[in-house]
Amino acid sequence: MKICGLTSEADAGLLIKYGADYGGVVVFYPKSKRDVTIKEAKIIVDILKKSDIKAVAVTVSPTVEQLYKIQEAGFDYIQIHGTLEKAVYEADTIPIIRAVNISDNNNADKTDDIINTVKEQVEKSQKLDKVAGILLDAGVPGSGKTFDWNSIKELEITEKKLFLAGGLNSGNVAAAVKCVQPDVVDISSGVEYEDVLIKGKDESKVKAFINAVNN
Ligand SMILES: O=C(O)c1ccccc1NCC(=O)[C@H](O)[C@H](O)COP(=O)(O)O
Repeated sequence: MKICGLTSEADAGLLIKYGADYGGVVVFYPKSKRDVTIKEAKIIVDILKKSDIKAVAVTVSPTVEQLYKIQEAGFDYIQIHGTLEKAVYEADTIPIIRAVNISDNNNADKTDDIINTVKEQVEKSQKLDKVAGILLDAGVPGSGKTFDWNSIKELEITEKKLFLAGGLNSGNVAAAVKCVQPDVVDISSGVEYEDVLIKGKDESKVKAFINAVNN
C-alpha cells in the first residue's frame, strides 16, 4: 500500500508505526496543499529510510533540474503525472511510477475516447524500461474522487506494478481491490482530517485503512 501526500515527520512516523510499502511526498507542485519544499521532503525521506518503506517523489511534469534535486534528496521512486519529457526520462536514474489520470465523464461517446487515451498512455508507458509501475488515478490527483473502476478492467498491465489511486478509503478499498486487483492501493485524502484546516494525516484513519487492506 502507498500513502501519499506526507507533509511532516509526524505523517512519516504513522507509516512506520502502522506499516506501508510506499510513502509519497508532493514536490515542485505549489498548487497542491500537500506540496513541501525539497528540504522538508528530505527530512521525510530520511525518516522513511529508517524503515523498508520506499520514498516516492510525487510530481507533475517535472523538469530535469527538479529531477536532479529529487534524486539528490534520496527518493527511491519518482511518480510522474502530466508530461514525461524525453530529457527527463534520459536523465532519470530511479524507477518511475507513471501516473495516468482518468477524467470523469457521463457521456458514453466521450467515455470511449477517454478509455482509448488511457489505453494508449498505458501501452506507451509499458514499453519504457525505467517505468516500474503504472498508477491509475482519478482526473484530478489528490482530490479524493474515485473513477469508474469497471472502465479499466480490460487494461492489460503486465510486467509493471499496477497502483490504484483515487478516492480510496477504509470503506471502499475492499470493493476496489476485488474489481481491479491492483498490486498496490494508493490513498491520500481518505486518511486526512474531515476539518480541512487540520494539516496532515489522521492517525485513526491511517490505522483503519491499513486494517481494511490487510484483512
Ligand atoms: O496529492 C496531491 O495533491 C497531488 C498533487 C499533484 C499530483 C499528485 C498528487 N497526489 C497523487 C497521489 O498519488 C494521490 O495519492 C492520488 O492522487 C490519490 O489521491 P486521493 O484521491 O486523495 O486519495
